[in-house]
This record gives sequence, C-alpha cells and structure tokens, in this order.
Amino acid sequence: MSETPAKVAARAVDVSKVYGTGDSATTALDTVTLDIHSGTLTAIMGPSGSGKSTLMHVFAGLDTATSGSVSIGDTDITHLDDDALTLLRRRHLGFVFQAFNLVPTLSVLGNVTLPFELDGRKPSTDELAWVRVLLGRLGIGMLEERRPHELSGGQQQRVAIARALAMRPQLIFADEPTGNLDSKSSREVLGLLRDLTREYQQTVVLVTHDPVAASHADRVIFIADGAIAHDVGASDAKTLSDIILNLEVAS
Ligand SMILES: Nc1ncnc2c1ncn2[C@@H]1O[C@H](COP(=O)(O)OP(=O)(O)OP(=O)(O)O)[C@@H](O)[C@H]1O
Repeated sequence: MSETPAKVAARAVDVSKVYGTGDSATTALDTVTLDIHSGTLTAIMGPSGSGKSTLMHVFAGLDTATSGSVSIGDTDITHLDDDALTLLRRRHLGFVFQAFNLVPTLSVLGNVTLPFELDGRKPSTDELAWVRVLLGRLGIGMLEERRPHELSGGQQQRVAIARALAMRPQLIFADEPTGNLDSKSSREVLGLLRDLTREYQQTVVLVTHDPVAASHADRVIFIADGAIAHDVGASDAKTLSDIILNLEVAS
C-alpha cells in the first residue's frame, strides 16, 4: 500500500538570503529547500547566527529571499507586495513570541479576538464560540476578563497561543516561546502546542535553541551556517538525542 504524501503547509525552494554586499556580505541562508508538513510541529534548531530567524522571517514574508521561492499553502509569496503580505500574515499566519506581546490595556478576551479586529470585523458567533473552546482547552477560560498584568507568564503565553490560533491560521510560528518561562510552565506550554497540532490539525513551526523544547516536536530541522545540516523525525529518537548531545557539546 502506498503512503499518502503529506500535505505541505509551507515550502521553500532553493532559498538564499544574503545581507549586505561586497566584503561585508553575510550569507544567512544558503539554497535551503524545505517542506513544512501540515498538522505537524516542526522545530528549527541551530546555534546562534545559524539562520533560524532569517528562515522564519522569509517563510512569514517579513523578509524577502535574495533568490529562490517561498509558498504558504498554494500561494507563492515570493513576489507579493507589502500589502498582500500583510493581509496574508493577518489571515493565514499566527505568531507566538518569547515576549508574549499582549496588549496591556485589553482583557484576555480582547487580546485573543484582536486578530479579527485587525481584520476590520467582529468575530462571528461561531468564531467566538471557537475562541472560548480554545480558552477552555488552554486552561484560561475563567480568566477572560483579566488584563495581562494580572496573569502569570505561563498564563500570558497561553493567551498568546489562543490569539495565534483564533483565526485558525494555515501556519503558526512560535519563536522561542518558552524563553521567558520557568521549566514547569515551559513543559506545559510546549505540551499544549504539540497537543493542539494533533487535536486541531494545526501546523506549528517552533524556532528554538532549547533541545528540551525541540524534543516535543514531530520533526527537528537543524540549521548550521545557513543550510540544513540534519532533518530528523521524532521516530528517529536515537539520532535526535545524539545530534542534540553533539550540539550541546559544541555550544
Ligand atoms: N539585518 C541583518 N543585517 C545583516 N546581517 C544580518 C541581519 N540579520 C541577520 N544577519 C546575519 O545573518 C546570520 C543569521 O542570522 P539569524 O538571526 O537568522 O540567526 P539565528 O540562528 O536566528 O540566531 P539567534 O539564535 O542568535 O537568534 C547571522 O550571521 C547574522 O549576523
């Protein structure tokens, strides 16, 4: 029986990114080709300066590739203008950052429904019901009316995750999402990210230095000097732990 090919949520083909020119030129990405499979949690790991953020920015249309092409779902974003990219990010991508980036004057519910407001509309009854399912699933349902400063770091990051999922985006980028959390909250937040990918077929790309964070992923891409050095699935746990061990020794 042949295997069904995985659906592709995002694709980079021969993507290079060079910052600067002449002697000061830095090749941040060097002909990277990568498919991100739908409904999976993919971690991107690598030493400082290896190109992780650049790869994420190019995938999210926050930065343009010097050469190569990038698509999100069926949309080739390589040559989209800024307005089209802004719209694509707003409607089809979600972001979770280390610094939570919640709006301090808005309640939890106000923060989570912000993507709809930014899209110039109110959430529909169904969308509001979905937001409440998410808040409940993330264990913050009873905190709806609180402001961010009345929440713990772990609770704030759960709000940021709910906000990223609110519009059911095609792809969520989580950039060091546990960088500001203690180890217990980190484990909980990572476990939730992984479970949400399974339960709601969400696609998450997790950018991290942290081998523990990466160990929650279905697949780990290791970047070194702007190129993919290893691409390891969770079923290759042995390989994964060997690579992580080497990475820790090297750093
Ligand atoms: N705007 C820029 N101008 C010039 N060089 C840049 C710029 N942004 C990144 N770089 C360079 O590109 C390379 C890759 O940087 P990038 O930020 O993608 O790495 P990273 O793996 O995300 O690092 P870290 O883990 O420290 O955040 C580095 O050598 C960096 O100095």
